Amino acid sequence: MEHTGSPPLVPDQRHFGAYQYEIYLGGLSGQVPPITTDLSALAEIARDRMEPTAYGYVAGGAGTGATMRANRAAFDRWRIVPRMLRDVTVRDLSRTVLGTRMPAPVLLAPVGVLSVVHPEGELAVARAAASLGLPLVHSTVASYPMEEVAQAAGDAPRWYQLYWPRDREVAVSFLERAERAGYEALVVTLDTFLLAWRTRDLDQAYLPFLQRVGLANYLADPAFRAGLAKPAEEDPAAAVAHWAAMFADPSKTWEDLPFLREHWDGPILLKGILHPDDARRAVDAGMDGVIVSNHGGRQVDGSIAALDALPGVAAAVDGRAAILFDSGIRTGADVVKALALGADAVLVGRPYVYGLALGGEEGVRHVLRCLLAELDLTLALSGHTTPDQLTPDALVHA
Ligand SMILES: Cc1cc2nc3c(=O)[nH]c(=O)nc-3n(C[C@H](O)[C@H](O)[C@H](O)COP(=O)(O)O)c2cc1C
Ligand SMILES: CC(C)CC(=O)C(=O)O
Repeated sequence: MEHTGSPPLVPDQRHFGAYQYEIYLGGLSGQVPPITTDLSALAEIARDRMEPTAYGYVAGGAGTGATMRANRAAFDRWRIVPRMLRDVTVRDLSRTVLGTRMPAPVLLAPVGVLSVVHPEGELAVARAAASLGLPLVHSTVASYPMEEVAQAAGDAPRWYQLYWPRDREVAVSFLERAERAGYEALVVTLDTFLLAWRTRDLDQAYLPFLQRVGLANYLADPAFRAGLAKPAEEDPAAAVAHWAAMFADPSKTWEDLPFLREHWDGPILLKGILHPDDARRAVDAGMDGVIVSNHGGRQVDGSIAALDALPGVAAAVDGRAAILFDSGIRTGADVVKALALGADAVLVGRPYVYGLALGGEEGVRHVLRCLLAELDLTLALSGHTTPDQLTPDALVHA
């Protein structure tokens, strides 16, 4: 057919926003997306389709849920101020954070026990993330061991999240295994050395770990197994009790950080930083990055919204370390706001978990593609072609 010179119906496929046209074109043959494109509505849809215990665990927060609400309210208070006539035809969302190149500044937050949501759990998530080239952060309390998840991720980038166990041998073993399995950066979660008062789980008397979900990394670990009086297969209850006793250590202080450096060669990020002084301390201690996060509102009820903490942390870090952000990201516009306020990249949590619950690997991919498409379109429509162009000037505080 002769080229007529008319513009292509589907814009440049390299742009994430093209997912929008893929969906519209599907409509010509009567297809609609299997899952909503409104990621803020996913929780409500998932509630009707998930086991009540699993839904309560994923959706729940600490106490009254005030921190979860604050996370969302903080995003609503910032508004984007679009700029016009800036030629945004060609856009590049890619970014390199601590040596890891990502096609957009978005990672999958570490989320444990995903087999309570879908039997393929973290394996399905790893495949979906890898198909888009997005980095996955593998949780210590995942339902599949880190080696199997690494295999599912293939060549795609992956980071490892450590729940720093009381038992030094197990900690060393986890770090050695993660390095061997090709995890590039270490995320050390500081805010969950105790489980918060989680009323939804308490009301259902439900904790997945007591049913041995989430222990895969431990049960596959020689150092953990060596600490058991009897093999876990013979005495599962004792294995759970042993896990509960050593899972985390509330006595840890800043003085313990050199241990991490001793046993990990790559970049190290501290997750759960909310106070500028803690951010400064992390940098002074030689950490490579901080993750501004209140654990999705799951730990301290009445905590500062993570987004409200971001500008103070960004000022304290002052370019000396990477700044990542999570807690409350639901849309592409949210990503734009977090980047403008100083994040180098963001992590998304519950939305991809609902995608997994509603559609397995394909559901996770759909959720991530929606997020990336909306990010690309919002970036362009507000007058930017790269994440680097986003500064606090792109926003007003309403
Ligand atoms: C079901 C669930 C399990 C989680 N498990 C972990 C975990 O194992 N390790 C960790 O560091 N954070 C964990 N998180 C916290 C996430 O990494 C992230 O901080 C949070 O989900 C971000 O908030 P969002 O869900 O609003 O996006 C978990 C969150 C959820 C919802
Ligand atoms: C409490 C942990 C074991 C898992 C977690 O991080 C979470 O449920 O938020």
